[in-house]
Amino acid sequence: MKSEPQTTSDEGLKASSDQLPQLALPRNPGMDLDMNWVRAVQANTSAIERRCATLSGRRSVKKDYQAAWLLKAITMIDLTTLSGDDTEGRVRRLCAKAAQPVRPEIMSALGMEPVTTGAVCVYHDMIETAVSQLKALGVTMPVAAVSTGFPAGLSPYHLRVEEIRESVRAGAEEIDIVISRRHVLTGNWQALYDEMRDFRKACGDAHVKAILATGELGSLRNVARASLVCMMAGADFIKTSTGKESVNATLPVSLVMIRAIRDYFEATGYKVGYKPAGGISKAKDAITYLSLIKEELGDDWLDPHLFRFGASSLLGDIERQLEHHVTGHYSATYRHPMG
Ligand SMILES: O=C[C@H](O)COP(=O)(O)O
Repeated sequence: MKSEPQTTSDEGLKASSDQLPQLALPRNPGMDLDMNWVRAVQANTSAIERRCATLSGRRSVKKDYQAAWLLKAITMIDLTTLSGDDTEGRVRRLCAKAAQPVRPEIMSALGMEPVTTGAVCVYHDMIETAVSQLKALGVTMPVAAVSTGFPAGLSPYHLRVEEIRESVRAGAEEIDIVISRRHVLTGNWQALYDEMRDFRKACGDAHVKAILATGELGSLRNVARASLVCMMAGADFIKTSTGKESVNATLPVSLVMIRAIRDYFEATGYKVGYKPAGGISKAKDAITYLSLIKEELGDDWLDPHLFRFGASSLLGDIERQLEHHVTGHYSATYRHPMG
């Protein structure tokens, strides 16, 4: 296991951005619940906080390297709308933004080929609208649906499983499930494992992201153990938050989760993806997350197959920073609407 962080230079980031592999990944099949491993997992809060402090004080990536990294970040956004007042019109506009996330004149000035976001993420009722709009736009991009009684995950169990099946039938290729927090809080790891197994099975070929709702799990050790149990049960991704908890994605939680991913990979050979979500709205924060992933997991994880940001407004700030990069001026936020 790596114990020391590697240094992050601008050049290193640029080089890896140019050389990112397109991965054909074997899916994590999961494994039997190994309670000895789960019980052995600890989290040293002060060491985690010290490590995270090294990230915030670091010189940020500059100029062309920064633009390259921001474009890379865009390709890893699950562009999200999860509001009670979502409408088909808003979702269609979101899809248009996902298909063309940066205005063409900015892309031309950067000399870059067009990119798209990694996916769009919506509630079940909006899946068909998103699928048909992306198809109409001629864009191949997965639609992710939040599921299993998102965000609390407290609807009847059989309905949570059925909701997954309905969303897959409606065209979702990625399903973001929420776990039962009480299983973690009461240490009922078998129940968490069984639930995650059922959810994974109901997904079929659709990939499943396990939302841990880390702000409600009580401790970093619980976050580490829940991460591991969900991976043992076959999660394709582990995701921090619904975006609806009072505390959502943080760097300490991210460090714990990505080290769990690293341990799982070292033990099984399977690469599980990571999705920080909720409250990530600034371009500089996106770069901090990507630096953390590069240093802790390596370049393979800097790919939409293995890393996503769950974010509703991050793209607007990234586009604004890219415009500043090419024009030298900041535009008003309203010039970068999402939906
Ligand atoms: O999964 C995505 C989150 O719900 C988005 O949260 P956000 O609106 O704070 O970016």
